[in-house]
Amino acid sequence: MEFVLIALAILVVALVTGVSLLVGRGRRTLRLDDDAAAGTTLTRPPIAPDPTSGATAADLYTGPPAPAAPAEAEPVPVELPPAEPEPGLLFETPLPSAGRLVRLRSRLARSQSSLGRGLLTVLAREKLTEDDWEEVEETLLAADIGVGATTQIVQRLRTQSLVLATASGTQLRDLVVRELTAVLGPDLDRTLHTDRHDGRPAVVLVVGVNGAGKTTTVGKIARVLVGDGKSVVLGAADTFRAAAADQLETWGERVGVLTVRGREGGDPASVAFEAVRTGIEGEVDAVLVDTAGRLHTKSGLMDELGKVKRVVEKHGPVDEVLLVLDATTGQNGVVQARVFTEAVAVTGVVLTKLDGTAKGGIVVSVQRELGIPVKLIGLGEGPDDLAPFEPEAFAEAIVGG
Ligand SMILES: Nc1nc2c(ncn2[C@@H]2O[C@H](COP(=O)(O)OP(=O)(O)OP(=O)(O)O)[C@@H](O)[C@H]2O)c(=O)[nH]1
Repeated sequence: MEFVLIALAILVVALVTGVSLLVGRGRRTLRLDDDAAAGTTLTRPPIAPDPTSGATAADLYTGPPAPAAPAEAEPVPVELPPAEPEPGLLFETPLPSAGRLVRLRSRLARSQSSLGRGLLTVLAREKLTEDDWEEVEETLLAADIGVGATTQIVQRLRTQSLVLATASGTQLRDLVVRELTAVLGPDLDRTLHTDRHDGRPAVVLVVGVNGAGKTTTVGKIARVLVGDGKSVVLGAADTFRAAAADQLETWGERVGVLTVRGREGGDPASVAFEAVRTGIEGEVDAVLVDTAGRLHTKSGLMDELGKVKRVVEKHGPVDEVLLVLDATTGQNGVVQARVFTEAVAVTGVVLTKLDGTAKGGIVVSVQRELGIPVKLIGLGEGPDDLAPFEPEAFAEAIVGG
């Protein structure tokens, strides 16, 4: 009898524990479901841009908002009803990105006149004095190239004094281009990982402080990818500013790309998770996630970013974490950047607003100080003013001629 009572007691304890575990799990699920279901909307542009390039935005329309899968649970499949194109609406078809830097070279006019022309003017003098070399050094430093690279360039030019003395205008120009290219890291791998792989889309997180040009950059990258014939889903994980999601949605709509967004103040990680899930279900090439750049505290922002990345990684590894930096903030930008690199493993830098600064040398110091390649540069506010960074073409553009 005593034995039976003990067995019964054990059974009761086991049952109570099991149920509370289930409820606990249910609550977590409910909380996440609630959060996303309350606000996540899948914004579908009306027509697919290119029905031949994998899944299109219209293919991905899910009708009413799909419940978000909690980070720990199995994803709920997204239903993909047939696309219903609305006649009369056209999407823009951006040009492919190849050769953009050459096309946009005139945007670097400010750097060209201060750095490029500054260097050529001094180096063209008949006999270079110590004062002249100092001027070369000052010109390089004023362009934010940084002390290390400046020293390297000046030393190398000095060893070629004899060549300089007899060089023609063109030879001088070529020499300066060569030396600048050398400090721009011509051998760094700048591949943007935006191709589908292992049966899933590439996932790109875009981070940076507010105002650096994050949202604009996500929109521009989406255009580059669409222009290159790829299918894309956008995730508006900057839930702190409703306007940021609206802005992103507009970028997406223009090229027929779907935007997954959440309600203002919602959980950014949940929106990012949903965006990636939608991209996986829709078999797109790439999912681009815009993140917030503003929070009450710096550590809060970094914790949030870390969380977004961890939650997204439940689907698989993140392929790119792009840090967007405003080139006009100079060395401050580098300091900011370091904080981000400590929070998330940044794989590439996007340097924006290079059209608005004479300090094009910032590319060099950013790369040297962070040890991360600049992969893209922003050269204007126009929708296609974003170019893949190519060291030689950049040096050519800065030197001019
Ligand atoms: N001239 C120039 N302006 C740019 C460039 N990239 C972005 N901008 C402008 O910079 C401003 C800020 O861009 P956003 O994309 O809103 O910046 P954000 O980092 O997303 O800012 P939050 O949404 O506030 O976090 C906008 O006016 C953009 O047009 C660029 O390469 N050149």
